[in-house]
Amino acid sequence: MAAFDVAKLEVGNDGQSPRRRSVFIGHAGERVVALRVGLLGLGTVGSGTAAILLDPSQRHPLVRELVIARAGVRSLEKQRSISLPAELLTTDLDAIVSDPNVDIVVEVLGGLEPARSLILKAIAHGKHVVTANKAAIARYGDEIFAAARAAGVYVAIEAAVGGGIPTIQPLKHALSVNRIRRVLGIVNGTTNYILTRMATEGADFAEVLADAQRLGYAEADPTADVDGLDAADKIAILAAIAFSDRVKLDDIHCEGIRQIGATDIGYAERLGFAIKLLAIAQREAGNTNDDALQVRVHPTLVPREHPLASINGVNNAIFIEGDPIGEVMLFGPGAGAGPTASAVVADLVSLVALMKTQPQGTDLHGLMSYMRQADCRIVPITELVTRFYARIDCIDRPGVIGYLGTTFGKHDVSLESIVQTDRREGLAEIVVVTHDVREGNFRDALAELASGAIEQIAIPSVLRVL
Ligand SMILES: NC(=O)C1=CN([C@@H]2O[C@H](COP(=O)(O)OP(=O)(O)OC[C@H]3O[C@@H](n4cnc5c(N)ncnc54)[C@H](OP(=O)(O)O)[C@@H]3O)[C@@H](O)[C@H]2O)C=CC1
Ligand SMILES: N[C@@H](CC=O)C(=O)O
Ligand code: NA
Repeated sequence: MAAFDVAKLEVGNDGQSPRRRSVFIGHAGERVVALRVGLLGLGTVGSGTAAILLDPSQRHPLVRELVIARAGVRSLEKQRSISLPAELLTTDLDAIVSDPNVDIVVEVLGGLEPARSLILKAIAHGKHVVTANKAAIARYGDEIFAAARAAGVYVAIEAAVGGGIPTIQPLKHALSVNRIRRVLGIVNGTTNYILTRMATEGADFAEVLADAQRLGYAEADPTADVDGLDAADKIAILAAIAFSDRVKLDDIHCEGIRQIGATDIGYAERLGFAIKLLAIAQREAGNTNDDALQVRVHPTLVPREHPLASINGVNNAIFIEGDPIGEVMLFGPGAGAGPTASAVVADLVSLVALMKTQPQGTDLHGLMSYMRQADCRIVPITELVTRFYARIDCIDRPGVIGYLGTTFGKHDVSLESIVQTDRREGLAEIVVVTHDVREGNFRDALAELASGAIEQIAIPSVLRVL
């Protein structure tokens, strides 16, 4: 049921700027002050957003004050899960961002272009923007937020990280007085869904990925999910907010989940771990240079007793360690139409509330806007100190475990456990878990082992341990 019969709207202006408030005539003839939303995209998230806006009953009263003025799509013929009056749909996205009858633009197109240019154009036309586009924000956030500051408008991004889970606002507001030490989490729903089903059902990677696409979790190009790039975009955004630093995407060490198979999932389970794709941003321990951060994305063995080990399916969780608060975990659905739309509309409602109370021309609200940030130094992955798991195949003969131990020891790598778990076709499969070691040393040890100088050794799998 639509909040307003858009075709009969008597669109007016109550004397203030058109982007401040417009007066509509509701179904019962009542005079309703409302803001007009221009939707860019009516796919998974756009349709979910429209569904909430068209059905405001029992939600926050401010949802009633938002009307869909236009919706931009690629194809006018496509069947959609929601029905909007045909005259609202257009393929001319430029016309939406420059339309004086649009107050707020919601960008849910995805991709870098034309999303970036349309966001900037909307800002230049004095419109607030809500976006779920972490790829664009992680790359062009500086440019976009600078333009928004100059134009005196907001760009709100709650949907960009953690789907429906409130992540951006808690970090910007409720947790912001803490000195943050570490933000780590599961921030990609598609890969968590895949890993969960591989672990619980022994499901096939390609088959589960196809399900994630069908359910609307995956990006248009799912390599962004599978190769960890989507998680890298999200941790860049979270780190920028948590540490008030600008994080260069290219400096983030990023590994995806393609190499994870049933063998490693099985060993991890036997050793008491779950394998999760973690995104981690952390202040360098003991580093006197305040700017130094570790920011990385990789599959990780998470001890079964850690709260992140039990986050399954499309759910995401962001675990934050701060002083003085201690540990906080934000948990919930990280992708999908409804959850992501919940975050988009929450941003819209915050904007309505601000626009109703904040006189035009006053400074932007500090909790909804973004300040200019300094670049931070990202510590090279070789400097990381962590535990490792490695699966090693070698000729099964006496002394081979001693050789492995000696070679690791030579590179200052101390082993927590070394077990020969299987023997196949004359080859021993040996799994080692290290104590905390410097990654560079561990890699040097692996290189020496794999060089074949003394033993025929293959190392099919190396994973970090939380
Ligand atoms: N899906 C999810 O669970 C989540 C997605 N996001 C983000 O939300 C954004 C949207 O994702 P999602 O809804 O899944 O994407 P979809 O591919 O489902 O939808 C994209 C929409 O944008 C339209 N569109 C795309 N490019 C153009 C163009 N050049 N001109 C006109 N219309 C265009 C498409 O039109 P048409 O329908 O005609 O093809 C479609 O309606 C992305 O940035 C994504 O990263 C964030 C959190 C979760
Ligand atoms: N493709 C993303 C969608 C949400 O950001 C994911 O799987 O998490
Ligand atoms: Na969110």
